[in-house]
Amino acid sequence: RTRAATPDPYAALGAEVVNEFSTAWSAYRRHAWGRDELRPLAATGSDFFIQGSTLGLTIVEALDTLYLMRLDAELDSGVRWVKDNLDVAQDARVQVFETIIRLVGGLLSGHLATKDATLLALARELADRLLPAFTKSPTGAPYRYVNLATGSVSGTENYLAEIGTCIAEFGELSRLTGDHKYYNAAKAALRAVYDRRSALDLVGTALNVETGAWTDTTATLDPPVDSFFEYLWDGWTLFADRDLRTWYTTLTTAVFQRLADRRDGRLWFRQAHMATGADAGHTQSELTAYYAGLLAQSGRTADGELYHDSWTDVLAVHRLPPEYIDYRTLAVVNHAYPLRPEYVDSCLFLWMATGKDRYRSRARTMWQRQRQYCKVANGYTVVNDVTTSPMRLGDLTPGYWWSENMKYYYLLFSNAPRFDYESNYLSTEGNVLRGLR
Ligand SMILES: O=C1NC[C@H](CO)[C@@H](O)[C@@H]1O
Ligand SMILES: [Ca+2]
Repeated sequence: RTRAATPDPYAALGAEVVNEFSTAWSAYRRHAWGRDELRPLAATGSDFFIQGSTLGLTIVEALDTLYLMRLDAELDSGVRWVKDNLDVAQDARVQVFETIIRLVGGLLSGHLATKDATLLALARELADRLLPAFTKSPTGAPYRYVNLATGSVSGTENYLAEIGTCIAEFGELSRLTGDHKYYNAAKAALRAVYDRRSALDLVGTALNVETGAWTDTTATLDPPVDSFFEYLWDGWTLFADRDLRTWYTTLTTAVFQRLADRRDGRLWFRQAHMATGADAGHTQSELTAYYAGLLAQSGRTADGELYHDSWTDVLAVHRLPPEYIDYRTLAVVNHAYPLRPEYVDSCLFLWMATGKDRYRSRARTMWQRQRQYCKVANGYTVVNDVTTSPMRLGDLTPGYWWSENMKYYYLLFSNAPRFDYESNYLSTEGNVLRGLR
């Protein structure tokens, strides 16, 4: 008898991920079709961007995940809804950052998956309606909000993640259209922050985009700064812009000099005053767990692995990663777990960077915890308190769950035929802008 090829222990998990995604998608179709978000317990839909209206968030976020999972009939119905219903010219104010990473990014990855020209046209029209937030700003750092119909802007105080997380989506739009105005606006926003770094090469948390004055001088990796650092590196890898690599390297050197806190054999990142480096806090957000993957991608693999170990220790103490902890004690500071993807985000990128199976087994543990604590009849829901037994549940399937969590689990557990594991790029919202087959 020939020895059966050793079955991939993760293959069954991959099939389970697709099955769970399909079940949730059917619930969305039944109870919230065309709405931004699904409320799985109430079995209804809700609005994310504009109260009383929709921008089809869940459908747009799911497009490239449906493609990777080869759920082609569902993909076609999603594209159909977008082409027939998505109105990006509504007379309403939207948050620029969320619209870029979720909708522009989702439309672009949907276009790259399906080659559908309408999806690209919608991404471009939406970006054109967001641009006034950048072009009307005296510093180039964008206002926080814009009205999609009138171009009126608001939100003079803006946060580093919201100012700096756009070059992947805007740069890809410039590449696809040949119009550099999107890339240039995104780079100017990053430069507006970099040029205001302190003498210690630290940046703060929030800027007045009109005066350029820091309105929050706390240096941190936690939100609302987090993906600012991610997109400096991503802009370099996507578009070979050496300025961005220089800015990333300069600021990251200072992060390791001034914020890195090595204690009890663990690596954490404190808060500090950007001008003096003085201690300003010891919290750590689950969202900062993405940084482990970024460190591995950007040449600091050992530190990335060590930082992922820190978050793995949190999972040994808490059944799900709390939204915020005090990293000196691992005590819970914010009790929620809103189905955040960052721990498994880093599992995927550490696995692709190192090839170490430990990151797939860590993802399996996180998958089992999500299934044990977040699974409900109509799919998956957020947790309001991870410390109670049973855990107190909320009622929401966030848009990022469709674009991130389930995509990352699928890519980790299934040898996805439509994905290039050797050469790829996923945005901070999980949108695949390189590597779709
Ligand atoms: O960068 C992000 N921050 C918040 C969400 C996930 O936690 C998501 O929108 C994205 O990954
Ligand atoms: Ca992210």
